[in-house]
Amino acid sequence: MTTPGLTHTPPSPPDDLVVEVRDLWTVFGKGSERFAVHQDLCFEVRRGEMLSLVGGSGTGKTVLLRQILGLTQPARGSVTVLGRPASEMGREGAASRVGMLFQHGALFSAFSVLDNIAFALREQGTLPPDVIRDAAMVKLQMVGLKPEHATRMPADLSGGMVKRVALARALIMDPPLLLLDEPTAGLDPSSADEFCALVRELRASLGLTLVMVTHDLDTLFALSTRVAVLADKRVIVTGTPAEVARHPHPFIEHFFMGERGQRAMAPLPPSKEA
Ligand SMILES: Nc1ncnc2c1ncn2[C@@H]1O[C@H](COP(=O)(O)OP(=O)(O)OP(=O)(O)O)[C@@H](O)[C@H]1O
Repeated sequence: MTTPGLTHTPPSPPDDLVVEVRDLWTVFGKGSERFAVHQDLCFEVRRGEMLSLVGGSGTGKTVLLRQILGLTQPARGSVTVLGRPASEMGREGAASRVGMLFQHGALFSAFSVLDNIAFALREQGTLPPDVIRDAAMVKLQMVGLKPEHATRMPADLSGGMVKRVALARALIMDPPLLLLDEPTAGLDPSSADEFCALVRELRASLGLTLVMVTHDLDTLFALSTRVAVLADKRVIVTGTPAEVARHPHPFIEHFFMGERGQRAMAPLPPSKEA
């Protein structure tokens, strides 16, 4: 019931929440060597968002992706993915809920392109080989590769093709959430632009939610609907790239206000929603 004269913003439905990180502590080391990477860190990601995590070296961005994948356990606090604790997903469950594009692709060098893409489906062991092959071929073409690339080995691929194969592999189980760790690292500017365009297309056609770690400002502006900044062991601010850039903090000033930041922000309107 609403009070006449008052306008209420309806709360987002709970299933809108894809990732919820609450009061997270991540601690490594033992005894006197113990150190906390995250302390009381909070953030959330809603369906359809493209959230970029930025922060200085060693602030725990990659560890945060591993927390969302359920590969690193919280010392305290919680990481919930699609309503369930990330640590309870298990390997198979994780692949069908969360796809991960690792830095540099991380393809299996002894496997062909098609076998790399099909890996998680084969591991699952429930589908016949021809169905797995067809599913992998669909993903191969979805990322802009041709059927004749299926038999190539990773060593024979360009950097851009490695990223595309890694993306197809991450999407083989049709996860609603995709994690990208430095997706354009090592690519030349034109390959990086093409890869960002592909990610945007796939996000629109598959309805993906994205969480990305990047140091690259062009990638950040091309792909983010929201940015979360990690500093001082927690998320210090979230918002559109333009909003975050105005937050007073030495890391942010260095990151956004340098020459590269100014160049990347120049053509943008004040905020950039999807
Ligand atoms: N398994 C581990 N055991 C011990 N320390 C770890 C482990 N994984 C990560 N760390 C430490 O946690 C900190 C954060 O690492 P992480 O790789 O997440 O940083 P990052 O923000 O991604 O940095 P970069 O931008 O340089 O890649 C680092 O000090 C790292 O050495």
